[in-house]
Order: sequence, then structure tokens, then C-alpha cells
Amino acid sequence: MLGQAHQPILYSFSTTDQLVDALAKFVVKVQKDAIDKKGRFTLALSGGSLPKQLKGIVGHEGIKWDKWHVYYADERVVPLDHPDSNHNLCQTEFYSKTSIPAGNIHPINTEYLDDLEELADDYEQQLITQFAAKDSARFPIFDLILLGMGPDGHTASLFPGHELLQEGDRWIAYIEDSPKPPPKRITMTLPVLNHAAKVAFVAAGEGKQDTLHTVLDKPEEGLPSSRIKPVPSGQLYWFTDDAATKKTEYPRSEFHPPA
Ligand SMILES: O=C1O[C@H](COP(=O)(O)O)[C@@H](O)[C@H](O)[C@H]1O
Repeated sequence: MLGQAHQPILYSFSTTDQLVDALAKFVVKVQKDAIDKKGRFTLALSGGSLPKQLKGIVGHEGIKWDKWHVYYADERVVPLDHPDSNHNLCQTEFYSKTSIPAGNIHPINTEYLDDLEELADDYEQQLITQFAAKDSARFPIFDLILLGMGPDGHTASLFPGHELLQEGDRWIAYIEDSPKPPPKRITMTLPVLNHAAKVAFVAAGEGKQDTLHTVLDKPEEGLPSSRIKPVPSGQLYWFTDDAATKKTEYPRSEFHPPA
């Protein structure tokens, strides 16, 4: 039986630079704590606007890149060098500026681009290899998952009203009819996202105003982003800017740079 989720912690910054800086300090602290405790840091990244917001981490003190193990919260089913690939975006915006060992970055297996079921199974197997031998939980427990939120409230490749929101068993699922192109994708399922120790959304800009208001002030509407509630002891954070939170009534917290 899972416990109650903690309330989300909302940070809203007046500038993008402040958001990027705070996010960097937060990620560096989470990786330090994970490495001190378990000798590795497991992270899942999203595509979209997120990878650019990671630039503050590069060059930060106290990072042990060789301990990072990076996966994708979702991925578009395209070759890895395709402009739509989340891996390609992360490579350009982030990995290329770090020294994360190539073998610690886990893209989809492009042998299976024509078989979504095999592709999702293969990616799930990659997670099982990383997690199952070390943790006894039913679902993997990532140290940190970084998510974006689309203007329709989707997160990863979990879209409003889609049957994948009901998936309670699989770690990785596939979708062939994504309303946002490209249509074929794989995604971590809600139970995986909700078993992470920490999940942080990064959502900035005026274009996210209405959705953020709905997601945080009216969670009962059940948009996919409102369904992220890490349990039993996980914590959800929102790193946003004042343009995005203009209509949000949910209380903001003050960001204190971690020691
Ligand atoms: O399609 C996707 O969209 C979401 C949100 O993207 P954003 O550009 O609005 O931040 C992204 O988080 C996800 O990884 C991606 O596949």
C-alpha cells in the first residue's frame, strides 16, 4: 500500500537565468546525496524545452559525471540523430558539454525502430538491468526525474485522456497515436514516474500560464501533469518562472540554495 504524496513544492523565479541557476544547484545537490549514499546517480531526462535549461549544471563544482546514469522519461521513435529525437537534443544541449561516459547514457535501441513493442520491451530491459539487481522495489526508483509539461498538460508522452494513463504494470509503454508529432513514442509509465525519489518539472514562459493554473490549482481535472505524485516518500518540485505562474494561486516556496 502506497502512502500519501507530499504536497508539490513550487518555485517561481523572475528570470530564466535565476531558474537555470537554481535548477543547477538543486540537481548538483541531489546527485551529491545519491552518490554519497549509493555511489551512483540515476536520472531520467525529458526533451522539449528542458535540455536547454540544464546549462547551469555544466561547469558547476562538485559534479561526479562518471557516476551519472541517464535515461529518458520519453523518447520519440526516430533515429538518434533525427531533429525530433530527445536524445539528439540532450546530446547537443547537454551531454556534449559534460564528461558523462557514453556507456552511462541510455538511448533507445534503434534496431527496433519498426517494432514499437520490441523497442519498449528493450528499453524496459535496460532499466531492469540498471535497477532490478540493486533495488528490490516493484518499480525502479530513480534519484531524480526531470519532466516538462506541454501546453495541453501532457508530460513525458502521457497525453490527456489517453489510455496509457491507466497503465499500472509496465515500466515502459509505447504510443502510436501521439497527438503531438511525431506520433510514435515510448514513455515511462505513471507508476515509474511516481516511484522516483524526486521529480522536478521545469516549465517556463507565458505559454504555460493557463495549464500550470489548471495543473496546480485544479488537480481534480486529472491532467497528466497533475497525476505526478511521487510516493511513498518522494517529493515533487516545480521550477517555473513568474510568466508561467501569473495565474497560479498555489503557494510559492522560497528557493534556498542547498548547502
Ligand atoms: O513532446 C514532448 O513534450 C514535452 C513538453 O515539451 P515542452 O517543449 O513544452 O517543454 C517534453 O517534456 C517531452 O519530453 C517531449 O517528448
